Amino acid sequence: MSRNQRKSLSGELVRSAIQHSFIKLNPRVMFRNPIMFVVEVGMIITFLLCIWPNAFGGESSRAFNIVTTIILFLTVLFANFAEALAEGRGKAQADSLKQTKKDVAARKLQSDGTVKNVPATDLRKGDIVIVDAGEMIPGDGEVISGLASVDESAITGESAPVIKEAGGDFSSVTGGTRVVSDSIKIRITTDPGESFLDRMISLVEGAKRQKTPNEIALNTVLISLTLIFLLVVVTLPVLSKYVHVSLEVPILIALLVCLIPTTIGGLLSAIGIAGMDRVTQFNVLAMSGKAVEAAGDINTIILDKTGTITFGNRMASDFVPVNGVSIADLAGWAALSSMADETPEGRSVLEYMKKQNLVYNAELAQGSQFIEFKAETRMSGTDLRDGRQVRKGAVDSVKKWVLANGGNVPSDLGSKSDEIARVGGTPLAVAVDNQIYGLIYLKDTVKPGMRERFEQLRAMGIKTIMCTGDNPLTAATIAKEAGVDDFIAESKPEDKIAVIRREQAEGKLVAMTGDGTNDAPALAQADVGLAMNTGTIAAKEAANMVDLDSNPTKIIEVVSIGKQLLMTRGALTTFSIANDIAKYFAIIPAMFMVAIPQMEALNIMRLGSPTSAILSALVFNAIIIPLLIPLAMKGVAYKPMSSSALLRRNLFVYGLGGVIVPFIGIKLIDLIVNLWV
Ligand SMILES: Nc1ncnc2c1ncn2[C@@H]1O[C@H](COP(=O)(O)OP(=O)(O)OP(=O)(O)O)[C@@H](O)[C@H]1O
Ligand SMILES: [K+]
Ligand SMILES: [Mg+2]
Repeated sequence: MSRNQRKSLSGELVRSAIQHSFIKLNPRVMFRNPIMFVVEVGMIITFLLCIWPNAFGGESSRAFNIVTTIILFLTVLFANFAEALAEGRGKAQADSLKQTKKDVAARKLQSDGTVKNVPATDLRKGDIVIVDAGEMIPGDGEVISGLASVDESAITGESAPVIKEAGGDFSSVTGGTRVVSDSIKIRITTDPGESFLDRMISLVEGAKRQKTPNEIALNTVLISLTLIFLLVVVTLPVLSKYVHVSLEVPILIALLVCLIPTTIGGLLSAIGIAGMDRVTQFNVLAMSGKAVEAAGDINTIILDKTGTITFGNRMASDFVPVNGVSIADLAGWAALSSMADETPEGRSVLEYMKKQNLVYNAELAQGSQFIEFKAETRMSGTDLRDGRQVRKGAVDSVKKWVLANGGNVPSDLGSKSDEIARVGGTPLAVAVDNQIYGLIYLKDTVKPGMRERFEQLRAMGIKTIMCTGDNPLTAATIAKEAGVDDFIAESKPEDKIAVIRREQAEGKLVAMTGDGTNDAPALAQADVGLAMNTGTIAAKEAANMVDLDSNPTKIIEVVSIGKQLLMTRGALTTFSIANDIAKYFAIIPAMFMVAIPQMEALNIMRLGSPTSAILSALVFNAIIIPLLIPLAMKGVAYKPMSSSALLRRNLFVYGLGGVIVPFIGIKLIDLIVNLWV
C-alpha cells in the first residue's frame, strides 16, 4: 500500500478506533491490562455509589460520585482509544494486502507436460506454475527458467519493476506481485497459509503480536506498583481513624487512580504497536516486536562490503598483464574463465571485452566443464576438454592454486594487485594450470553519504565491522573511505558467524544484513538479522526482518526506530511516575485538611477546595492520556547519542517535566472548576 493511501484512511481510522475503545471496555478484554482494569473496577464501584450513595455506610455526595464515574470512564476509554488507534493502522494495511490476495488463478504444469488452471490457494510446495506478462504470481517461489520484469508495488509500494531470473540472487518471487513483461516458470516454495503475504498480513494485523520481554518486565513493575498503592489506599481508612478522619470510598478510589501509573499503563501497548508500525512504514517487515526492540539495543553492526557499503555492481574495468604477457592473451583466458560465470563480476568481464573490441577463442570452451564461483574457494573458471584448467579469483587463492600445481608467482603480481587494491578495487588473478597471466581490475564505488551514516552510528555508541571476502588491502581502503570502525578481510561465510559469536560472548547485541543463502546461518545467529527481499528464501527465513526495498544500509534506520521505541517507553514511564508527586500535593492535603489543620503547610498548590482538588487531579490524570497519544505514536524526538547521555537527557526532560507539568495542569483545571462551582 502506498504511503498516501495510508494517510487517507486516517478519518476512517479514528472512527473505527472510537468504536473499538468501547468494545475493549469488556472486562474480559480489559483484564489483559491490569492497571486499567483496576480503574474500570473503581469506576463500577463509583457508579454503584451514584445509585446507592450510602452503600458503604458513609455519606458520600451523589454529585461527586457521578462526576468521578464520568472521569474514570473517560480515563479507561482514552487508554482503549490509544491502543485501538495504534492497532488500526496495521489492520487497514492488512485489509489492503488481503485485496491483493483475492482470487488469483494459477497455471500449474502437470506431470504429463500439460497446463491446468487451478486456484492459487490449491498450490503446494514443489508445484510448478507458468506466469506470463500481465498475470499475477500465484505464490512464493523461485524462478526456475526464464527472465521477466515484475511489479512488486503491491508489497513494496515501489512502482519501478524489478528483473527476476533463474539462478543467482534475483530468483525469488513473491505471491501477489505481477509480471509486467515476458514469461517465467516458477517452483512454488510455500504451502497455503504460510506465504510471505500471509505472514505479512498476520504481522501487520497484530494477530500474532505477543508482548516482548521488555514490555512484560515493565508491565510487571507497573503492576507491582499498582498493588503497593492498592495496599496503601486500602489501609489508609484504618490509619485515618486514629486521627479521626473518615475517608469516603469514592475519594479513596480517586486517590488510587491518581497514584497508580495509568498514563504509561494506558499508553504502553500503543507505544509498542506504533514502533512496529514505524518499521513497517519504512518498508521493513519485522517478524516480532522483540526484533525491533533488540535493534534499539544493538552494540555492533556487521556489514558486508560489496553491495552494502559499495554499490556492488563490481565491473571489470581493466586488464593488467604480468610477467610480460600480452593483453590479448590475458583477455582470452579471462573470457574463458567467465563464459559460464553468471555472477555480475563474471558477466562484466565479457561485457568489458566487447566494449574494448577484444576477441577470444570460444571454440576452446566447447565440451568444457564449468567451475562455479564459490565464496569458499574464491575462484571460478573452466576445465577445458584438453585437460587445461582455467581459473580466475581472489589473488591469494589463485596464488595458492598455482603453487599447488607446481607453478610460481610472477614477481610483478604483488605490486600490480596492490595498486588496484589501494584505490579500493578488487583484483582478480587469471591463471591456467601453473601460470598466472595477469589481473582483472574490478571497480566498485563506495555509496555516497556512508561516512556520515557511520559517524551517526558511532555517536550512538554502535561499533561497525565490515566483513568482506576481499583482500586486506582493498578492504582497508574501502573501510577507510567509508569510515567503518573495523574490518575483517578474506572472510569466509563461517567467519561472519564467528565474529557475531565473539561479540555476543562479550555480552553485546549484534545486527547484520545479508541476502545470500550462505548468509543465512549468520542472519539467524545475529540478534537482529535483516534480509533483503531480493535475497534467497533461506536468508529471508533465517532473518527476523526483511527489507522490502532491499537496501542493506536501512539497518541504520531500523536501529534508530528501535532506539526511539525504547526511549519513548522509558520517557513516558518516567513522566508517568513523576506525575505522582504533584498529585500527592494536590490530594493528600485536601483529604486531611479538615481534620488536621497542620496539613495546610502541604497545600502549596492553593487549590480551591478539597473536592475540586481531588477532581482536578483526576481530570488531569485522564486527559494526559489523549494528550500524550501523538507522542506515543510518533515516538519522542531522537538525536544520535550514547545510551547514557540519552538516559540523562530523558530523565531531565521527562522526569522534571513530569513533576512540573501536572502542578501547572492541576492548578489550571482547579481554577476552571472553581469558576463553575
Ligand atoms: N565471479 C567471481 N569469480 C572469481 N572470483 C570472484 C568472483 N566474484 C568474487 N570473486 C573473488 O572472491 C572474493 C570473495 O567474494 P565474496 O562474494 O565472498 O566476497 P566479496 O563480494 O568480496 O565481499 P562481501 O563479503 O563484502 O560481499 C572476492 O573478493 C573476489 O576476489
Ligand atoms: K495515575
Ligand atoms: Mg559478495
